[in-house]
Amino acid sequence: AQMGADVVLIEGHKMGGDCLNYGCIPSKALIASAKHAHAGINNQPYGVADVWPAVDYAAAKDHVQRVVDTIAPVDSQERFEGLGCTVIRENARFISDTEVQAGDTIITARRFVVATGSSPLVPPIDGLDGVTVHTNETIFDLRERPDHLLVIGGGPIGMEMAQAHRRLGCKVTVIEGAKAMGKDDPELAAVVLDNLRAEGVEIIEDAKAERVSGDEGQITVHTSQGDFTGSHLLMAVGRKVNVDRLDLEKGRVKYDRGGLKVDANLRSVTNKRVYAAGDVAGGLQFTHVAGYHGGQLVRSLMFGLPAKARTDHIPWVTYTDPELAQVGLTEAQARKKHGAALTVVRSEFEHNDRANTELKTKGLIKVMVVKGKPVGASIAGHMAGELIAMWSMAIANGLKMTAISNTVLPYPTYNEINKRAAGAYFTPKLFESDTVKMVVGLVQRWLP
Ligand SMILES: Cc1cc2nc3c(=O)[nH]c(=O)nc-3n(C[C@H](O)[C@H](O)[C@H](O)COP(=O)(O)OP(=O)(O)OC[C@H]3O[C@@H](n4cnc5c(N)ncnc54)[C@H](O)[C@@H]3O)c2cc1C
Ligand SMILES: NC(=O)c1ccc[n+]([C@@H]2O[C@H](COP(=O)([O-])OP(=O)(O)OC[C@H]3O[C@@H](n4cnc5c(N)ncnc54)[C@H](O)[C@@H]3O)[C@@H](O)[C@H]2O)c1
Repeated sequence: AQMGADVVLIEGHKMGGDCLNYGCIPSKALIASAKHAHAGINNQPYGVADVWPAVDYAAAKDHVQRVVDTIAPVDSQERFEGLGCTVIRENARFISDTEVQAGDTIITARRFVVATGSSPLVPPIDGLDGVTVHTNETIFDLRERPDHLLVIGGGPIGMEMAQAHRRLGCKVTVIEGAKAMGKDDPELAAVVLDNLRAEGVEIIEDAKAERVSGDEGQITVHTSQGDFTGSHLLMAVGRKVNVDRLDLEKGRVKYDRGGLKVDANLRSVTNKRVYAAGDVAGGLQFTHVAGYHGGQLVRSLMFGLPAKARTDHIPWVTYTDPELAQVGLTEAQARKKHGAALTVVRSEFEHNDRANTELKTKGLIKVMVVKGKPVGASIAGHMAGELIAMWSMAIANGLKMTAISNTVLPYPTYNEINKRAAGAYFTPKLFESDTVKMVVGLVQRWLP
């Protein structure tokens, strides 16, 4: 709209979508409350008396709501109308391959962008209909603190909510059908899982939820590893894309359970007027991916430029404490793809001076390097989500390891962990090389 195009934005529910209302923002706000609750109980090593927190769970939820309300104007109808969009608050559905209907309005357009996101997947587990099942759409409204929260699913939603609730004073059991944080490097995931277990989160792996029984306040999840009983149940086993109400067949738009079928330019393979962005585009499901798709679509829709959506430079972070961050290839993926050409360099948080001052020494970075360029980085540790930015920039722009090692960083900062990893790449080349030693010997003979 700001570039002069006629734009109609159709939203059937809350402006701001999942991220603002049921996702990133409420979860990170609750994590912030939990961090404050936890902060005082490990004071002693710093020379300060421990303080056991008096948690007011409902007040923590008030904090969550205030944060959502603070950010909401940025995503509001008024703001988008101010930017020049026509905003219609109705559900949209295709009625032909050139028309969409929203309420009583029929919109004919040259281009359609489907950005309808995803919803919590609630699998048909026996007995679920007999109990209250929370998802990310209801858990942030819950005001009475669960005595014992059962979380089915050990992905990012499950683990973030598990730690937050534990720190807010709940007993928590995570029931994971395979491996918790299974999409990340297992060595780094272990750093996080060890800490969660040390804080008292019970994590049961290889325990698929097969059946649910019981009543309100006394819910049992039956798994191959035994039965687990708690007071509340949170389902966090993945997402399903929002395509049901779109009548995509009428728009001649092909899709499946993963999302719309699009080419590398995010364009529908069956209707060239239709594009997809965000969770419904069938790839990684993160807000920054949705934003990146939006940027790519501006290029192709406004300027007719090819705008392939890359995936090799997309980072993600799980906001547990410590955080777990990834960009590009994991070690296993890089080994499979690059074989002997791969070098993996590592650097531990315990060698970082700032981490020592703050007693945040549990953590590790691994960088996967091919021909002098990083192709992936994995970090588990304090502020991993901030530290991954340097590697995201390097991979997005094809920078070499020298770009990191040449950068002068303020001392003492956590970012020096990144620089130390880059240094580890050059160490054998500089300090363990007979050629370097020979050249230095020759130069020293000639130097005055
Ligand atoms: C608990 C949780 C925590 C998360 N934390 C993070 C995080 O920390 N960082 C991160 O990057 N990602 C996070 N995510 C993922 C992130 O929320 C999503 O990837 C992101 O919201 C996707 O954006 P989107 O625009 O594709 O979809 P959405 O944000 O879901 O927006 C889609 C919109 O389309 C509307 N809609 C759907 N169908 C129709 C229709 N037929 N007509 C009109 N409107 C329709 C919906 O009402 C919705 O408002 C989290 C998700 C959850 C559930
Ligand atoms: N920090 C972040 O960026 C962030 C935070 C939360 C969510 N998200 C986004 O939301 C998406 C969905 O998150 P999620 O955690 O719901 O899904 P997920 O797919 O990442 O993890 C779900 C987990 O549930 C397990 N599972 C499935 N069925 C099961 C069963 N019957 N019993 C026990 N375990 C079972 C799976 O093995 C898997 O480990 C993420 O992939 C991510 O894209 C991002």
